[in-house]
Amino acid sequence: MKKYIKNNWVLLFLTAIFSSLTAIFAVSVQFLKGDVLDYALSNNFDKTIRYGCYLGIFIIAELGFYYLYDMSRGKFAVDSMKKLRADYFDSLISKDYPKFLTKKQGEYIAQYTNEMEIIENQYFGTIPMLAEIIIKIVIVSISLFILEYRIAIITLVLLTLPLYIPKLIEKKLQRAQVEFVDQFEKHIKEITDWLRGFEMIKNFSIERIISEKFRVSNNITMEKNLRKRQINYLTKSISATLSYFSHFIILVFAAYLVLKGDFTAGQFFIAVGMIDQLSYPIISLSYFIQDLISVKPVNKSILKFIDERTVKYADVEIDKEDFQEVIFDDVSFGYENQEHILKNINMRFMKNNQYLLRGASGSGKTTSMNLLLDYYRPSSGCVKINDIPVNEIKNLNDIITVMRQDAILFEDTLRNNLTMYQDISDEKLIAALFKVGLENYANSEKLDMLIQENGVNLSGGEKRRITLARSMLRETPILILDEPLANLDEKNAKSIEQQLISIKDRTLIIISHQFTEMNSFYEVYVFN
Ligand SMILES: Nc1ncnc2c1ncn2[C@@H]1O[C@H](COP(=O)(O)OP(=O)(O)OP(=O)(O)O)[C@@H](O)[C@H]1O
Repeated sequence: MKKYIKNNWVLLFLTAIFSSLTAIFAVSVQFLKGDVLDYALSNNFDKTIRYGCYLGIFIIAELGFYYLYDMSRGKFAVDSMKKLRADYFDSLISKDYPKFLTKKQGEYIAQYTNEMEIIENQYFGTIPMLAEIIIKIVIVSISLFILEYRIAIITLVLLTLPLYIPKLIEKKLQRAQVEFVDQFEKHIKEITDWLRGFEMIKNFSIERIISEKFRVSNNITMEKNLRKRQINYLTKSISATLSYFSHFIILVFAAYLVLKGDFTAGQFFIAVGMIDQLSYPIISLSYFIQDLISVKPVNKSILKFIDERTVKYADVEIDKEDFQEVIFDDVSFGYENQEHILKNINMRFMKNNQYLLRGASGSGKTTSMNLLLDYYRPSSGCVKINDIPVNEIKNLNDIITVMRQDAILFEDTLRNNLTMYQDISDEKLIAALFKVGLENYANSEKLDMLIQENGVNLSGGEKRRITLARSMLRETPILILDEPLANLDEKNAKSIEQQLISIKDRTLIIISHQFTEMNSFYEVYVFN
């Protein structure tokens, strides 16, 4: 996290300056209060008034600098978080797909919301306050030494006792924080799952069951939250008790100095003010140390995520024009700790030919294409493009376009959903829409139409055809289409089948149960 602090050192420096000025004026206010009291007791009217005016001016200055301190510490926390959030998202977006799949959406959302909030409050929010109170402690302590060295020593010894409490329960604090964060991630993961299945919950009338599941998950999460808070409150009250106790002893000693005649009433008044000035920062110091200790594992997990780069030792780049063939050479594969789904598969996909993958559901057609995309490594055999193993190819995504069974659309215009933010002319987009039978949308006006979240303002078949047009517009040498005819009526399915078969300028790999014209394919691979 030091990097984020360094990036905003100017703001942190300003925070330190403003808090120093606040502390200097706060201490001066205490001295002025004592002076006003002493002049009043000695019936010196003029000086009482004059010092009373100084007191007013110094209080205004203290408040003014405190306001500036608040402004700069707020900006420091916000700017640091802005950069941390940006780094988090950059890291997330740069992960490769298999790495991305190791976490669920809910976990990412929980990291981005809950964990970021913890870091903002307990780290970037705390650092400037820590600086402020350390500065204040130093300035007030020096002033206290100037006033009376014995009071200063006793105060510093006694008031710093609460600082050791958080350190003593460091492990407990961190464990409670980690348990809460993990449980929160799990909770959000479940909620995102239910939100995704909202229609099904309604349709199957399982609201009560889901509510019960929610209650259980929410209770566990809140109990972890409570546990974390309880540890915090316990240490806070031990610290506060110690602090009040110390305060009492110091006051008794100050009163003793007055009785002995070593202190005037005004000096006693100043000392009480100073000790008040010191006890709040010292109690806060113990709270802040507590925050910094408990936030450590959260910082660590976010930084680990940010720094974790997918190390792919791929250094071969294949030019789109140079693509010749894909070879599955005796490939076997099973998902982690599971039986082999693919056993000794041999397939060959040559430049500009059309292939069909058929076979029973669950026979591994999609999995074989995931091996080609290098999402997983075969347990034996090799998948190669132009005789180069796919895991050694750097620009695999420039060579292969894949259209999945689920039609993924962004909440954006139809144009952007087709171009995927690339520069493609409207004429090309309109031609692609015609090809997939979306004549109603094939005009410039409709390209500006807003597609709502998940394409809810479109029919299933329309969504499918938009993603198909999008895939065809991306001119890569290999195009993989997983069930391109799903959700289409007979007439549209027939016409799109014809359109696809007529594609001769790239290698087409279609996974489908619906294609009728087998003879049009160069080869049909059947999975068992
Ligand atoms: N990420 C995964 N982790 C574990 N098992 C998986 C994973 N993805 C798929 N499987 C399993 O692998 C098998 C093959 O799945 P795959 O999706 O490749 O089949 P498919 O032939 O494409 O089926 P369909 O025609 O129904 O789409 C299935 O039994 C499935 O449960």
